[in-house]
Amino acid sequence: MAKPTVVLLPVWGAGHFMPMIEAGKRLLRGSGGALSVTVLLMPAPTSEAAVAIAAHVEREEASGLQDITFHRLPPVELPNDHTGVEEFISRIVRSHGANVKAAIAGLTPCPVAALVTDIFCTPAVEVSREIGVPAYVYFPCSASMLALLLRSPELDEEVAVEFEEMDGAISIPGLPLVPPSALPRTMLDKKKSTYAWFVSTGRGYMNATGVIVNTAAELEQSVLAAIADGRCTRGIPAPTVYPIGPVLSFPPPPEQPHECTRWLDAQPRASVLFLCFGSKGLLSPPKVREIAAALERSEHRFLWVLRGPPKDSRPGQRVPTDAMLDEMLPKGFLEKTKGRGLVWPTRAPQKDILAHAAVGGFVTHCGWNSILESLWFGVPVLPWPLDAEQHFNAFTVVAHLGAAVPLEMDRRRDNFVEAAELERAVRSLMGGGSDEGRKAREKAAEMKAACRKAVEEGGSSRAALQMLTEDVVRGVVLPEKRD
Ligand SMILES: COc1cc(-c2[o+]c3cc(O)cc([O-])c3cc2O[C@@H]2O[C@H](CO)[C@H](O)[C@H](O)[C@H]2O)cc(OC)c1O
Ligand SMILES: O=c1ccn([C@@H]2O[C@H](COP(=O)(O)OP(=O)(O)O)[C@@H](O)[C@H]2O)c(=O)[nH]1
Repeated sequence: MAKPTVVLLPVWGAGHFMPMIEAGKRLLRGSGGALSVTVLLMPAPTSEAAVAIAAHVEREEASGLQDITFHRLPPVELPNDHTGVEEFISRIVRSHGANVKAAIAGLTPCPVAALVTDIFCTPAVEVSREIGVPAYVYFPCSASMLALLLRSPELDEEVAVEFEEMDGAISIPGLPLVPPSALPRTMLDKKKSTYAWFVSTGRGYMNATGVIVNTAAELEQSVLAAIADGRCTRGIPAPTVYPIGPVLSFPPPPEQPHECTRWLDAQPRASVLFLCFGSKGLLSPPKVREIAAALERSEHRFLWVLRGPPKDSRPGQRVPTDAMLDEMLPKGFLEKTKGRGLVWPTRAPQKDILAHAAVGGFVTHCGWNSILESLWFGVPVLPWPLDAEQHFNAFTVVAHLGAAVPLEMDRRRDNFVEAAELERAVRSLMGGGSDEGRKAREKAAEMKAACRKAVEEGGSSRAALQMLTEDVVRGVVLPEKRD
């Protein structure tokens, strides 16, 4: 009989697709040949994402890895009246329902052991139920974020007003009290349909067999315990959570060292501040001016990835362009900082940069992958969240993990940060003698050790992966459907 296959249905974003494929490969290796993996590829809605994914798939196919096959789903009509990225992606996934069923039916006689979907793919959990296949969610964000999602239906009932108008803070078991200002953007306007999406996603996860989370038990122990005890879900047992991370994929090194890493080679140890705002991060002209002023005044070395405005600004379709530095930066900035600073106008090899000994601090938009990558290399963080769940990630890395120096920002002014505040935080992070900077650096070093221990032989993430593999092979029975 053909090997049972695990079907992956990844979303096309870089921070979603690559880690999910990497998780699938770990599952494959962990099963010792008992399983195969089938990846269902939804056509990406932007040409940039389509190119990045095609290149990644080509690399995987060329690597000769046995037992992983890619299956391309036909295109569906894209929504054009959506109110947010969550709705955009969920509607696309819903439109693929019949394609997913047909693809799975076409896999016979190969038994389907499980369907693994992304955070945005709860409609696929319903498909799984219809065809009687165990459904797992691959959650590319933190366990803290998972706790918030699971608790959101209850929070919705507890807090009648908008969260920003409530008295006090929000209690998420296992976490310090959460100020409403740290909530994901989606939760801040209850009138919008994306808020309903958020709450119904929290509810929908209760119908999954398990949730695979890109975190390590050592990083988020208390919140993982709270989820496991049902404290985030009104005492009702939540699906089993498998913290198998950090799941980071490292592509083969380039034949020639990248210009950014060559520049870093000439800088002293831990002297460079790295600034990068993710695969979609865009900075408005006022923010660019404040950063430039802060970098100029702080006198620290820096490597700044600065991207240009997207051609299409609809939610879910924003892709940054290469920056025209002369137009975007204040006059004279490049000359004044020559020698101690490099501004890079296109995508940079972030992981190689964070791995470099010259990097001493990271100003990040707080995408969860960026936080994990920073911790993996022991680089302390200066959080400057911009969108989605990034404010909540910033809260997690400051208040819960402690590996960051907080940065004061005005969320009502499009996450504006004053140059003087950035300069203060940069000095503190990079070794200005402040206690908060020293603590963040110590914590980042601790987290580096914890992350690496977790994925070693005998580590907690290896054990979680082993448990997941066994549960998938055994074919865990679906829980009773809850509405
Ligand atoms: C896939 O393309 C995009 C994803 C997001 C996005 O939006 C989002 C909204 C929420 O209400 C809660 C979330 O958890 C969430 C997450 C999310 O995806 C990104 O996940 C990454 C982890 O892999 C990373 O943490 C990023 O920072 C998240 O943004 C948003 C988006 O555009 C704004 C996308 O195009
Ligand atoms: O110039 C860039 C910008 C981003 N990334 C990578 O893209 C991913 C971004 O994922 P994250 O979850 O941090 O944020 P998102 O881009 O999804 O908002 C991470 O692996 C980064 O290393 C990169 O390599 N170079």
